[in-house]
Amino acid sequence: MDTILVVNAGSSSLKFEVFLVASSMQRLVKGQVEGIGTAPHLTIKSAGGERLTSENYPLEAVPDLPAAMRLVGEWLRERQDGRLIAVGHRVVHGGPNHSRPARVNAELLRELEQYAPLAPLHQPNNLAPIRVLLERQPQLPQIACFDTAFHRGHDPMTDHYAIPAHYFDEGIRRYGFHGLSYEYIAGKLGEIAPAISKGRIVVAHLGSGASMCALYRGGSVESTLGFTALDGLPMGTRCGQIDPGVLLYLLQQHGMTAPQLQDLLYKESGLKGLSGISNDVRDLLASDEAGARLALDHFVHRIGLNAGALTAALGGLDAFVFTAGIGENSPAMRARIAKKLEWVGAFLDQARNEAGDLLVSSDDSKVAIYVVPTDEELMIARHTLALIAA
Ligand SMILES: Nc1ncnc2c1ncn2[C@@H]1O[C@H](COP(=O)(O)OP(=O)(O)O)[C@@H](O)[C@H]1O
Ligand SMILES: CC(=O)OP(=O)(O)O
Ligand SMILES: [Mg+2]
Repeated sequence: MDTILVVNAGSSSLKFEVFLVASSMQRLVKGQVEGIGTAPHLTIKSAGGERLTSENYPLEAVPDLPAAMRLVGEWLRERQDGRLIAVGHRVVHGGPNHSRPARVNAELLRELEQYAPLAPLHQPNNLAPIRVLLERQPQLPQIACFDTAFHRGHDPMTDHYAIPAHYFDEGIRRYGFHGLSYEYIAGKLGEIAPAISKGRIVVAHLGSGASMCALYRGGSVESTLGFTALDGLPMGTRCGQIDPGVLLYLLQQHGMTAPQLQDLLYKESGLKGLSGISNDVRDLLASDEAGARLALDHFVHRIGLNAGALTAALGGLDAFVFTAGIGENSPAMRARIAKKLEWVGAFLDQARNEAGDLLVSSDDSKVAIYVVPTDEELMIARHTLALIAA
């Protein structure tokens, strides 16, 4: 029985899943280490949702991601049957050269380390478990699956910033992220609605990181994220699109340092900064404070603006898709966002939306609206198997 381990290492958590390689990919367990460096907690569930482990650890036992990776490794060796044939990792930034997943060796790891400043919240954490495994089990194939890869087919013109062109050659360009999610959705739409899936689609990936992608014929042609995962929509704690003049002002007039600015833009902005309450949409929906209202109104407004821009990039719209934490779970947010799409002929059916159906648009809507749960981990498992089989 061959298995594949999928690792998605975030800022304070390490999520992992084990897949059985059979005629189709079958999920066996799903777990995470949360509170790394603060209050470590390991939970593991079976594919059916049965809790296999839920354990607290002293801070010293799991101070960082490499320690979390070792903890997961120990549990899997003791409790998980099967022969691990490969590990697939989500790596947020693949830079300009990777349009598909790649097997990691020391050289690739060095290349990917260069992109850490372009994704300071993600890249160092994505790479830490890879480094640990490369040292301990160099013969075990590790596949890096990039969040940027799916967007590499863009017309290069669209990925320029309007600064002297030599900066583009240096790598200062719009990369786009959440590509594993968009690739999964594009494939899923091919099953759900084959005809529509070849058309003009905007996908809204609304989680703690949030972005939107314009799909045409199943490929990405535009997206809202750019050089880093700060651009586009406001997010849980990230600012989204901002006039660069604001940054110059803060540097020059407030005497901010680069690390202070980085902290402000990545950790103190977005819904958290606007509301002064929380980065979690659930908290904001439950609050009647003015800050909560401002944050949600602004979030919905910016999604509407960006939906318009992406619709323009596509020359029209055949379908709109909600996905990720907010998009999959909040009928209230879907309803508010869908209001901003009525001008293009997209109308929600209230009952379908409340029920969280797959198709949530009304029968007379010109644009189909779907809720499609994303599955970045399954996408990574598929890529990993494909690459080691090749
Ligand atoms: N029922 C819900 N209603 C509104 N928002 C929700 C709900 N469930 C989850 N969320 C939002 O989803 C976000 C997490 O989304 P997720 O896709 O899991 O993000 P990530 O993988 O980037 O951590 C949370 O910050 C929360 O705001
Ligand atoms: C790229 C990105 O924003 O990822 P996440 O949503 O996981 O933070
Ligand atoms: Mg995510």
